Amino acid sequence: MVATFTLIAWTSILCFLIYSFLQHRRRAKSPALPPGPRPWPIVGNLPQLGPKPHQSMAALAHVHGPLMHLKMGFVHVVVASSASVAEQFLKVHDANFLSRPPNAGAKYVAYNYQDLVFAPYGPRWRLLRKICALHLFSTRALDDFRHIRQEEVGILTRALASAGKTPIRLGQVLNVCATNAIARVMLGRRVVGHGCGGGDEKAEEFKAMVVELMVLAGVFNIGDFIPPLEGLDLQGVAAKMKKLHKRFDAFLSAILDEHKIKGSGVHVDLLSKLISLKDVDDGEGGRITDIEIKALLLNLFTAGTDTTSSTVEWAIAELIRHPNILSQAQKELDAVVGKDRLVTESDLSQLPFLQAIVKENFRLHPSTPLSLPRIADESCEINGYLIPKGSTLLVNVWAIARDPDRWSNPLEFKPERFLTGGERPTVDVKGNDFELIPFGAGRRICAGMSLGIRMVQLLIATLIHAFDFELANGQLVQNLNMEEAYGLTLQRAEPLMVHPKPRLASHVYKA
Ligand code: HEM
Repeated sequence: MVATFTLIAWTSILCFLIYSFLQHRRRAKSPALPPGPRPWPIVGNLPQLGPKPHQSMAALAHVHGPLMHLKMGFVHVVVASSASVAEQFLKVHDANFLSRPPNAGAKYVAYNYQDLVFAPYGPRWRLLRKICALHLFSTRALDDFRHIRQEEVGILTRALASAGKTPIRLGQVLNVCATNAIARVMLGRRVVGHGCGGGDEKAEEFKAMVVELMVLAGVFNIGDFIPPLEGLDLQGVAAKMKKLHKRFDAFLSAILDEHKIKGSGVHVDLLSKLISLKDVDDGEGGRITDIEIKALLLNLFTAGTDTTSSTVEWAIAELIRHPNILSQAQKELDAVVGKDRLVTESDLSQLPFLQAIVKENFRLHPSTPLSLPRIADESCEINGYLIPKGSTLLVNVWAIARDPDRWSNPLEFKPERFLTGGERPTVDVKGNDFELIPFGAGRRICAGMSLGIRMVQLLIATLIHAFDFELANGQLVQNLNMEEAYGLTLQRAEPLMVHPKPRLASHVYKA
């Protein structure tokens, strides 16, 4: 009896020793987490993010390196801050980072992940992405709707020319233009007025709703990172999101109902097409639902408007600060387009200096500085470090595009770096060159990139061709505030207020 007991005891001790040894060997062999700042208990590194997380993370990356680990509450977060690290995540390991992490915005605003931006990678995401690719963003669809974009830019130009002495809040009117250009393609009608002057409450309200969404989506919501605190909603983010969702849903439901009643034999706009697809099997056993339609409209109205308008607002501010560059661009435009008509999309390919300005502006002012987060589907190893399953990936596209190892004088606005003979003549913004990825990269790259590029190019070209700009209220150029504000999209801390001065033949500004 005693002998049996001794045998069992020794066997247990031996098993325990072997188990401990194997565990120790496994730990010794498994790679470490990437370096990063020491986290605080429970909240981790959340208090270190400050009011502009892309800037704080860039500063931390200077100390800890381009592949950095942060602990945000209970969540592992890895931050890519160099082109080569971004390439590892978005090209080499792209298949492992195709979904987005859980977050309050997706749950409360984006119809509980039933949209395109937050849908988990899988059949529903593929279906929504395919619909957009085919009906909105294919070269054919873009060409079919070219006249709509040009008409909306024409309406904007005439509104600016007739503004007289009223100072123009440029971001606002650009937002209206981008919103109506998208609305006409999606719904077959405009949804907001031209936005110049007072009294256009609907335009102001719509832009305010989109900006509020971007600000809320940019908040590092404690409940997303410390799930036991989710219900307490300490920052009030979830409550604000639910309220905002109600306003967006009322707007979208009214549009959907109106379209269903009106009906449409020929599916000239995207919404009619989507409604017609409700009865069609997607080939993988599913049909598109009313909620998915509203969620998709929400994505396109939000992801496609403020990104475009804030990008163009930054560009005009840069050109006001760099009059030599502005006048060189105007010379190019006058030579190609003349002074008797507005720019058209077919002119754009003949404007290399304008295109260089657009790239340089995307470099310094990417509209989503931390891109959109992704989640690691499985644990993996990158540059010898462990990236645990479930980690959130943030790609600091803002920091990457200012990396002094890749760009000379990175803080200077120098479009010529993209011209023949410059330091980066062949770099594009389409996810191929990882030092400049304002639209992200890989399979989950911005769905509206082709439209975004066309709109940004056309708007910048038209504005500087048709107008000279003076700062409003006698503000001096050297005092122009170029600070960034907080949000998922890169807003200006102070909106750009200008007086546009027409510079083309007067008939160009008449309807
Ligand atoms: C200046 C213009 C724009 C910029 C800089 C921009 C940037 C981005 C970025 C960085 C992402 C995340 C990509 C990633 O995860 O790697 C994204 C996603 C997305 N963008 Fe854009 N965007 C712009 C315009 C547009 C437009 C015009 C639309 C549509 C009308 C649009 C629709 C979307 C959608 C639907 C997604 C989610 C794609 C997915 O998850 O599969 N964007 N955008």
